[in-house]
Amino acid sequence: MLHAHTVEQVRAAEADLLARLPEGALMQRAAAGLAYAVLDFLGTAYGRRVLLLVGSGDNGGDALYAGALLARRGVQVEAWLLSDAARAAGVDALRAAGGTVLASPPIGQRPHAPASEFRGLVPNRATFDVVVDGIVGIGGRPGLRPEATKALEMLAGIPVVAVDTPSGVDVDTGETDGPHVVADLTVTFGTHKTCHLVDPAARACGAVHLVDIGLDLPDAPVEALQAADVAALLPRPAADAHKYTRGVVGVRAGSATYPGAAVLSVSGAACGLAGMVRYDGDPAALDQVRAAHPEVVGPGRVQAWVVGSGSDAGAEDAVRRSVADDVPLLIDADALAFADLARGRATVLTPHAGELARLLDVERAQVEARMLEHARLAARRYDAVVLLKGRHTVVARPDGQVRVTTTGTPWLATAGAGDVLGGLVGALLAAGLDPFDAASAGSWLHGAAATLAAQDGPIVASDVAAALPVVLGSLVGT
Ligand SMILES: NC(=O)C1=CN([C@@H]2O[C@H](COP(=O)(O)OP(=O)(O)OC[C@H]3O[C@@H](n4cnc5c(N)ncnc54)[C@H](O)[C@@H]3O)[C@@H](O)[C@H]2O)[C@@H](O)CC1
Ligand SMILES: [K+]
Repeated sequence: MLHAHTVEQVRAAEADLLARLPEGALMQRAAAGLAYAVLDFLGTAYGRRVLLLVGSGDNGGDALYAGALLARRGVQVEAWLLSDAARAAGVDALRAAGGTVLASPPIGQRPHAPASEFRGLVPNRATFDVVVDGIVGIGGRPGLRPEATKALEMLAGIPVVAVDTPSGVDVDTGETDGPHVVADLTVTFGTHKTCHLVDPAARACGAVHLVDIGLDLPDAPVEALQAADVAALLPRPAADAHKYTRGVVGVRAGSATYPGAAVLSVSGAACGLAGMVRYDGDPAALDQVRAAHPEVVGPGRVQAWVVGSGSDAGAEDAVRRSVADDVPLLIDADALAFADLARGRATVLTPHAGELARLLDVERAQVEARMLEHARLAARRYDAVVLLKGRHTVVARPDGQVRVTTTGTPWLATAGAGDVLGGLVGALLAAGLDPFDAASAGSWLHGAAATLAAQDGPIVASDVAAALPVVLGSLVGT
């Protein structure tokens, strides 16, 4: 499991460790990890040129000490101090190692002047191989001051390695309300933070590299399943299993207008994780479902229902009939408008940002800007697990616990992919997983299958379903 802790949790763990370590030891651990990650990024030390952007706090301190280590390894290191209060001991260490401090351009006096006016004041900017963002870390308020914004504009196009977090993002929420760094690599310490997982901030991190500094941390409110976690959650048939003990998943989705939604939902449900799939949707789609999945049977008792896209009237009726069965429910697409009817049942809701906006009566842009807040709000309000689809899908439980999906590919943004996901999560519910595990594991598998399928080029939704057996095979063998 990958864990993302809050700033408050990190601070407490850090205080605990600081009390037991010699002064400066923790920062040296962070700086060493950062320096090695930068070296790795550069490929080689000799002939390379690195610019440190240094703020007033310990984040800048990490950058300066890492800069000193890099300078000792032969990298040409220059520091641009964005604050008069930059850590003096760090500056001394950098100088002692052969690094230099740039005379900072006088941006503070004319913060609104265009970056081009200052560009000539940073010597040979084009020859920097990497900019290290040590402006702010977990102590920063969201947004950047004009000096930092201008510095970044002047250095545009040069790869950026962020120290701990890309400066300017909101560390605990993953929001990006103001200007912020967009990094190619983020080197973080002790544990991940929310901004490394939750979009839009996660998009600004680039690749994320975690350096262990020995923090002793409590449970994290935000986490991300890894392959081994999903493997451990997957249902496996008992030696004496029969199809009913493995769980039966029922699908109520699709319509005469959208028979494909029925076929795709069933293709997710028929991933092999449940013992049987029943189709009880619009009869107009039945022939196509049967043609694609001859193993599918008609209405009857199930251990979980998937209620997805259909005509409006059909969706309400499908939710009502499914709720009456008192089994776990997955509610998607048109049926989300009737999510209220499922209160008191074990329920997973799978909206995209627009659908969640309608559920909460807010603007779609608000949901996209504050995914964590809105997924948690809906989970609490509907007393359901809410799976908010996105590049990094957010799965929230009513008590606020969150899992973020980091598998997937932009190719997954394709019509019908959500239908496959709904069926897959429904199969996991029928097999007995609780809604939070079913939703987060299903989302992980869906993303992994899409990534696998997209290795051969662009994909459509049915390719995702077709790739599921290979992904599942690689996990059940472990
Ligand atoms: N907490 C930990 O466990 C560890 C922290 N370390 C480093 O220490 C960092 C935290 O250091 P600090 O607490 O000193 O905080 P930061 O270095 O993140 O920044 C705080 C300073 O920046 C100023 N500031 C706040 N918002 C700003 C903004 N938007 N623009 C410009 N300046 C702003 C504040 O006045 C304050 O002086 C971590 O991110 C990490 O890099 C590491 O050295 C190792 C361990
Ligand atoms: K930073």
